[in-house]
Amino acid sequence: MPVALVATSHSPLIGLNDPTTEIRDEVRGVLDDARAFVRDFDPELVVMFAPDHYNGFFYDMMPPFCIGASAHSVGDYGLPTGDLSVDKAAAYDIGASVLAQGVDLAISEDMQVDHGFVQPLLFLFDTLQSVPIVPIFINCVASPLGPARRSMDLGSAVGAALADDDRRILLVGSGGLSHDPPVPRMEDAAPEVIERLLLRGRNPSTEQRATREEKTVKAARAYAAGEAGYRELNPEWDKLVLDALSSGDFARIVDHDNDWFVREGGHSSHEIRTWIAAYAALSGQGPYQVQSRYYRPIKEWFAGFSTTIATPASALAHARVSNKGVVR
Ligand SMILES: O=C(O)CCc1cccc(O)c1O
Ligand SMILES: [Fe+2]
Repeated sequence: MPVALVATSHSPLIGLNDPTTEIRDEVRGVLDDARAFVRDFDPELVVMFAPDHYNGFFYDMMPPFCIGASAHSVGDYGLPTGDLSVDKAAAYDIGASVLAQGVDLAISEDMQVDHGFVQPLLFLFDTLQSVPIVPIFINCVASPLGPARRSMDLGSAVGAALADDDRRILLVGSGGLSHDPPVPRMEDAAPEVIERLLLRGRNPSTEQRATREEKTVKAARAYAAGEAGYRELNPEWDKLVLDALSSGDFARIVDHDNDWFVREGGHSSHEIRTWIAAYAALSGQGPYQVQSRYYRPIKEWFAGFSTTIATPASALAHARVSNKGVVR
């Protein structure tokens, strides 16, 4: 199948707590280039791996992996609400194939998704409904988490499930490299946070949502201003991860235990599982090459921010010609 990959950080602080105009424009340029690449590739299906931040998945029943056969954006951080154009048949086919290959995943006919899915979708397309999509949730925040290697297994199985599909398929991974924004944790959350947010946080009032999001924006301002009590981003670790994924050397990342990720990249660095899955799905189609790679630590966005584009190595010569300027 014709396949391509875009893996990108997300941050709901984009537009709410921006860095300098220069950096903002630099990232806008990178995302515009990714959008142009996707327009040229003209995908017939997007398979997106993304996390959730207690907007769609809660401890009433927290699956490690879940494929959406139908999905709705909750509209956090001012993003649009509404249904995604989920390819239901593809979701069931991929789900069945992944299960048959021995990787367990849940299926949802009413998946609620947040900025984790919606931001990359809108980085690359005009609306929530611009392209048929199969959303695949990977739990990256709610402990306990399985080993990172399991996300690679999920991605490989999804790749194998897609191998006989002759549509042009865009694989997307969504999430940060090193970052540790204030996402609540069951282990140390106050009782009312556990009840209202972690356990039964669905359909918060407008006011509840606003309060929570204002807190994140405030924290990001404090972080960027250098206030104590936050973890630094880790560009060295981010480089290691980007190098490993670029060279297909998954073992350099996935054989580490979960504490390594937290120690090196902060709690939310587990979001890199979405990239691992997407790159594993790509690697199942043969050798690949990263043709564009952007990275900058951006404290205003609470993120080691990166966007990469990869294609099968065989497609590279053509892609280089048709996407001048993308290679950085
Ligand atoms: O709203 C939240 O719970 C966290 C928001 C958030 C901030 C920075 C980077 C992220 O990846 C992210 O998800
Ligand atoms: Fe996130």
